[in-house]
Amino acid sequence: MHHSPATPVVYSLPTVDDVKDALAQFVVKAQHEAIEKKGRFTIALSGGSLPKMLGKLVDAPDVQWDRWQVYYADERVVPLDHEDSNHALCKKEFYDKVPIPEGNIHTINTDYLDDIEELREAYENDLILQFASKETARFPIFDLILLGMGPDGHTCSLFPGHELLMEEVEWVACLEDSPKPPPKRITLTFPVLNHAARVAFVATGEGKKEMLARILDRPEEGLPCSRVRPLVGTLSWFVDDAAAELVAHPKSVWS
Ligand SMILES: O=C1O[C@H](COP(=O)(O)O)[C@@H](O)[C@H](O)[C@H]1O
Repeated sequence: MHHSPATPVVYSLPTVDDVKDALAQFVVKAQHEAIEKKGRFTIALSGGSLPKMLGKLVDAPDVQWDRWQVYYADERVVPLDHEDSNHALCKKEFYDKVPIPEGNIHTINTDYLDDIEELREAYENDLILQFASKETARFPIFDLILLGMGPDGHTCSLFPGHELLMEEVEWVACLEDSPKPPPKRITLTFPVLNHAARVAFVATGEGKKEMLARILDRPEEGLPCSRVRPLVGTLSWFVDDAAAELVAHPKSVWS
C-alpha cells in the first residue's frame, strides 16, 4: 500500500510558554493512545533547545511515567555527565522532575566511548530488543520522536550535505566529523524517523525564522529537517510566532 509522506501540520503559538503548553498536551495524548494500544510509550528525545520545552509535562495529569521507554534521536559520544551530553541535559531539565524509571531511559553504553562503532551497534541492539521483538517492521516504529531544528537546518545529528543523509538501512548511524561540536555522535537515521507514528519538531525564537521558512516553504532544497516526512505517521511543528514570522505554509490552530 503506497502512502504519501505526511504533510507538516504547523501549530504557531504566540509565546514559548504557549508552545510548551501545546507540546505537553500533544505528548500526553500520544502516550495515552500508545499505552492503550500496546501498554508502553516509546519516545525519542533530542537535546539542544528541546528538553527545556518539556517543562509543562512535569505537572501534567494522568501521565503513566512507568510505561515510558525513552531513547535519544541523537546523542553525543561523551560521558553521560558531560556538559555536551544530551542525556545530561534531559536529566537536568526533565528526568530529575518526573518519575520515569531509570531502567526505562536508554542511554549510550559509555563502556564504548573509545569505539564508536561498538557504541553504535550496542545502541541499535537496544532498539532491536525493544522493537523487533514486538514488531515485524524492518524499522522501529516509535510512538513519538521529538526533534529540534538547528540553525543550519540539521536535525538529530543529520547535517546538511553529510553522507549520513543517504543512510537507508541502519537504524542508528555514527559520525566523527560533526560540523557542530562535539564531533563524535550517534543519530537515528531518516528511515527510523520516517517510520515513526508521530514526529514533532519544536522550534522557537526569531533566530530560527529564516531557516524555518526555508524548511517548510522550500522542501526541495533538501535540508535535513525537510527530509523528515513520516510515511504513515503524522508530522507536527510546534513553533512560536517569532519563529514562524516568515513562513508561508498554512498554520493550524492548536486547540
Ligand atoms: O546538536 C544538536 O542540535 C539539534 C538542534 O538543537 P537546537 O538547540 O538548535 O534545537 C538538537 O535537536 C540535537 O539533539 C543536538 O544533538
